[in-house]
Amino acid sequence: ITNHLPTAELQKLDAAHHFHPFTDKAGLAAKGARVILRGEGVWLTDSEGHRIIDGMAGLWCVNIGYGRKELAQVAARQMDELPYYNTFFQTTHVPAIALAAKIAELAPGDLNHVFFASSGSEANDTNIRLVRRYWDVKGMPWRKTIIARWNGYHGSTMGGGSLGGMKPIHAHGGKIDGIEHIDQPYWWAEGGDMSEDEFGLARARQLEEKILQVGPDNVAAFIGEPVQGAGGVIIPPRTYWPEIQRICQKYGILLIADEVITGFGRTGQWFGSQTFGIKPHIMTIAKGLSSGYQPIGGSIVCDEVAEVVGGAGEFFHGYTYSGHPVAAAVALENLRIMQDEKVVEHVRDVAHPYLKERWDALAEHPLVGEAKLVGLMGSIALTPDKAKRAKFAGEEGTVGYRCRERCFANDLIMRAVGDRMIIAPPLVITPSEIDILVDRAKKSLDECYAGLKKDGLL
Ligand SMILES: Cc1ncc(COP(=O)(O)O)c(CNc2cccc(C(=O)O)c2)c1O
Repeated sequence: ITNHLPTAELQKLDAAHHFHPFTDKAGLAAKGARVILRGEGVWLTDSEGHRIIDGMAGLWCVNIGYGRKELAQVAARQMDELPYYNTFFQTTHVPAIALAAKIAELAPGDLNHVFFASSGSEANDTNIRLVRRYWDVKGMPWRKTIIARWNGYHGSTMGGGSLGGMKPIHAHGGKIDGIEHIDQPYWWAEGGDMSEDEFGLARARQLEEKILQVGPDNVAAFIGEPVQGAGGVIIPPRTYWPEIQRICQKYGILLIADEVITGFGRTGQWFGSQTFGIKPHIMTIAKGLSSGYQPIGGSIVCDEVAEVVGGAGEFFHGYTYSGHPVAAAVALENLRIMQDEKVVEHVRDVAHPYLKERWDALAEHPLVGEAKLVGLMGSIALTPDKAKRAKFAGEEGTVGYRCRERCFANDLIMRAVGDRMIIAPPLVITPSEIDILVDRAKKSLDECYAGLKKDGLL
């Protein structure tokens, strides 16, 4: 039933049997899901023949763009050779070895050891186990608390979902013990009359307050995204990360940088930690690791943590598909393409500078309060009053939803997070494709604005 049934039939079957993630099931069933058939570069085609420019690279992940046949060929060859074997019982296989070595080569500093998973959530669950085991071995088994940020996102497993600071996720199934949250460095909405620099320090210093409240001897680690992605592309003030780093070093707590979105070129360097001057003990990776062509994630672990945990007998953790040979082979080919075609340099030297000029110009739009971009992840804050950085009357997210609907109508995919619009296109996007993306975004903003005016909401 792949591409041959008519859309309505596919939608009916989907509504009858498919439980979608993060979706209002009944609402979608009534409306019918958009059936995506194929992708090419930055373009998607749906079952109604619409050609859509994918401003979100799938879910922040299709860094090299759709339709790269080399990855399919590598997958087929690996499937023929060794479709699966595990790395549990003192066995390994070439794809897992080669990918771990390649990641160690690309990762900064002494981040030389990779624990594989099939997703970012699973990798963050690994991280919870790793840091708690590290302190056990160091003779401080009480050091279990991990501090994270409200409105951070670290996945949807019980561990990853608890590390995340999104209350609706905690409300659906609960939160595990030993996780604490501090406020996010979101100056535009929460900075009041502080300067960005002051605000960055103030929010970072909440970490020290929380450490003292929990008791320094009880804190295992701090986890944060260099730039919060699913939280709305919240780019922290430049004073934030150096202060977080200083506080982590002062209390000797481990620092985990969650690079699931910011990793593999998204911010104009291989890793977001390099863009923000963060020296983490552990990095969470997924998404751009394989450009989403195969489900794979992992934790890149520094020498010290790897030696402590690795030198203390069996580490009782792992997954059937940790380092899956097909996923690993495809990820390796993805990274080869990124290196050979200088994709990260393209982001830094061509796509980011070109997009930045046009993205910044959106801040002139009457609906836009702030337009920010780092590498190829950007956000605009929608507001009824720029000077006051005001929220809209009525339920938060209503305007964001209306704007996202206009984007879809204009065959552009942009994500709405609350009343912020965000983009994270494939890293291979060209200047002419950027023009199309921004033109469609501007048209959607104009239509959204006109609609709000007509409905007396502005
Ligand atoms: C920083 C970060 N950490 C962990 C995860 C979890 O990865 P998995 O989904 O592979 O378990 C993510 C995932 N980020 C993510 C996933 C799904 C949707 C959206 C959105 O912004 O709509 C964002 C993420 O952005």
